[in-house]
Amino acid sequence: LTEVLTGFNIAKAGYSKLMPVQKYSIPIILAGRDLMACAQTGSGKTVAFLLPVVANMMKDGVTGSSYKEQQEPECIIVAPTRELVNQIFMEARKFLYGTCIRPVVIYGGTQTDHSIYQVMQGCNILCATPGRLLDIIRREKIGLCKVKYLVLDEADRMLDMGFGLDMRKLVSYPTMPPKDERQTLMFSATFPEEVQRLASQFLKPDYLFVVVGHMGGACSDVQQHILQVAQCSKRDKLIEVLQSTGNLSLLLVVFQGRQNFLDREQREREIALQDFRSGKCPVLVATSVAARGLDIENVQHVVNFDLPSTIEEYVHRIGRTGRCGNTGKAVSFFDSNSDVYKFTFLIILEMNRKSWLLELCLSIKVSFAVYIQSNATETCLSCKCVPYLSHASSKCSVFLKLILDLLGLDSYTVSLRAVFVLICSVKNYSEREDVCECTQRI
Ligand SMILES: Nc1ncnc2c1ncn2[C@@H]1O[C@H](COP(=O)(O)OP(=O)(O)OP(=O)(O)O)[C@@H](O)[C@H]1O
Repeated sequence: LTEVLTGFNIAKAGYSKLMPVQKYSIPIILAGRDLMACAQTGSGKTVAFLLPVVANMMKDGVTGSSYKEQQEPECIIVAPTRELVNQIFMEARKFLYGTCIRPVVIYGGTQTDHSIYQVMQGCNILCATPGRLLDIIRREKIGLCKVKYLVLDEADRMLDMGFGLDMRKLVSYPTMPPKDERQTLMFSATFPEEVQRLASQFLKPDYLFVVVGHMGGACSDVQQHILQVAQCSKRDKLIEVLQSTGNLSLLLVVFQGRQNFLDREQREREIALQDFRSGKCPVLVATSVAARGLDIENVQHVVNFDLPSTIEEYVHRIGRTGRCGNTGKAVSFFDSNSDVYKFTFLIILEMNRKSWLLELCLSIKVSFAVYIQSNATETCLSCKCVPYLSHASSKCSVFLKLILDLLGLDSYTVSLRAVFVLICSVKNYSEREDVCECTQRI
């Protein structure tokens, strides 16, 4: 490892020691094993795959590639967004400085001719978004027969419905070496179980799965807050948050909709990101898609203007801050009218992962059921929920506290109604969802 560390411009990149995910992944990759690695956002996963791949290529005596109509790279790295592949490419360039290995980046939204020109100049490591990659392969500018390393960054996103089909196409190209003849590496901060099952189809049967820290968990260096804000007041609240942010920090606002950063022309996207990185424009508005993987120094705040729809999305969004040992703050706006089910959904998703929590929830449900039965005569005529609400209230707060602890939330302003709906939505208890206005009295 020392040899690897000194040999590849590590010091120039400013890295004096390995981060945990790097410490565990690098020897596995150097040993030629397939790998699925899960570590929290901002923990240095890019270096964890770049460094050993480059080291192996050097050890194998890779020859620098020169101008050719069709290039045959030894390594292909795919990631979901243009900004992210570019970021990986820039990191690769740092390590490759002074070596004969030539990295190239290609992505949609730019002239295809420009990508072809870049590729034809020589290409050992290709960083690409899936659409542009398949396009260039179809045009026979990239041959796959020499691919020894296939890396999927943000692998859970690369295998989900959006990109999964493209990934299948890529690995089933007749010229693509089969999985036992290439090394496949997958990295992400989140790996839902269904994606883990899918991923194993791409990896050799003896692949290793490295999990650093709490599997799929939010970054522990991010202080998380949930603020109850009515939809109509979100704008004012955002201004308040902006005003409370120091001059030197950058703030990322994440929306659920589509009108944002992503709808701009590629050139405008690059300028917006550059202005944000440099601090010229200290606020960037983006969607979850754009927020994944971006590594920008000094982002101290993330505001979830709208709640995300999945725990994974939440983890990636807030992971734009608190990177690489720094601390950060994430504020999520929660509208108790429109977001109540979404929040419940998020918590239930998390519960499904933690069977003990589900059991706890079910036991609370049982105690509710017993209580209702023994107090049947006292039930409210309209919705039958009033008599046990005060009892429910204390259970709810204990329960809410547990869930928030589990999610790592330090402080919160969450409507108890959300929790009540949550408890009512647990299997076999859905009939209590009609809690109506009585819940206001909790
Ligand atoms: N060994 C190291 N020492 C110091 N800094 C490092 C080291 N390795 C990586 N970094 C820095 O840590 C930051 C985060 O790294 P990176 O973007 O790879 O995180 P990540 O785990 O891929 O995050 P995400 O899951 O959000 O994509 C980068 O700025 C990178 O330059």
